Amino acid sequence: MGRHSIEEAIFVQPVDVSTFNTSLTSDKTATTTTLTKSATLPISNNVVTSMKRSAILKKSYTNGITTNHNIRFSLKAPETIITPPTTPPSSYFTNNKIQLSVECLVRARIPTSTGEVFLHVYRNNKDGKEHLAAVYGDEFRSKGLDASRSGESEMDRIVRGAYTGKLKPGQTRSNDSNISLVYSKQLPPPLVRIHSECFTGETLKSARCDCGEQLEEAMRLIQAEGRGVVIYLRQEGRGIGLADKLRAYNLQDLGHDTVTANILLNHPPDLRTYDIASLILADLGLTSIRLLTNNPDKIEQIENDGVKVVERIPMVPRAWKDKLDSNRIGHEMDQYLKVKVERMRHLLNIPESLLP
Ligand SMILES: Nc1nc2c(ncn2[C@@H]2O[C@H](COP(=O)(O)OP(=O)(O)OP(=O)(O)O)[C@@H](O)[C@H]2O)c(=O)[nH]1
Repeated sequence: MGRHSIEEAIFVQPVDVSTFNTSLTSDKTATTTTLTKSATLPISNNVVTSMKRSAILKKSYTNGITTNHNIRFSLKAPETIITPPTTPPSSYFTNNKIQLSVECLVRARIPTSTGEVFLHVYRNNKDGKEHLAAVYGDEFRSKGLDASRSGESEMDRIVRGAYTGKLKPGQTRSNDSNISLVYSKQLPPPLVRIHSECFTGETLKSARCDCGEQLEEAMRLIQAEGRGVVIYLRQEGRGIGLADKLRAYNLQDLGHDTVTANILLNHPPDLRTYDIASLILADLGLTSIRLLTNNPDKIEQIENDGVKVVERIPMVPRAWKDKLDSNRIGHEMDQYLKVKVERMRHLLNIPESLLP
């Protein structure tokens, strides 16, 4: 099947997500943490129709990822605004019912320039990717990792990181009997960053986006508080993958903005979901958090999953904190950030000098 046209994508209506019931389940003995989403009736005809349309759209997005890209785009003038379709929730594509689960495989101590963290690797039953949690402080532990498993040895527990304190050469016991899962009620909800992978921004230090500095700033702020978590989701390119993100960059070099470039590649502007992040938070015992973000979609999605966001801490780009250097006008990152505010609802004040 070929791609659907951009025009077809534009007419897809938003689906009514208010009909979803969501519940997070995790207990001390289970090694996996699950999230069940189910649609409840009645669903209006309109919603059903839009679900069908969304299913078609989803199919076309999937094709966009897997089919070859020897496709001729009929490029519209760069200044043409194309209305973004709404990202359909993933649960619509599995007979309205999925039970997503995550499992922490291992944790290990990593000394970094912003302090020591325990890096946790998670697997899940949705996408086969290794999503990560960098945990600062001793307070947050993976319930699944700590739970005892039948037939395991002390060394099994040590090797997967189910020990307390720090490892020392020659250590042979995991000291698991001392593991305390008590969450101190005195302390405020911790700082959390839910970050999406960006190879270009984080590793190459690309100036097309602010992803690299956001990750660094989040780690700095959490380290300064001494406790908190960075969840690192493998959702490169807002979920479209690195290859298509680079195709989008080529379209952006022709004058299209980041939203239109995605649509021209037959993707929604943002394909990401945060249900895996919600489950990782639950596994770490975090039900209430202070979230570092400008993205309202992120907050809405995890709150729908049952995570309480008691405070949003904005991530103001370094270059936008002070009066803008006039040399920066027209800078690629400024344009990228401006479009996120104007077309993706990001909660940031655009500097006056960048306004028309
Ligand atoms: N498709 C696409 N993805 C991009 C582009 N620039 C950065 N990204 C990806 O966008 C993701 C980061 O999204 P952002 O919108 O910067 O930030 P956010 O996570 O939505 O919001 P914040 O919490 O406020 O940082 C990463 O996965 C990047 O790889 C681009 O031009 N096109």
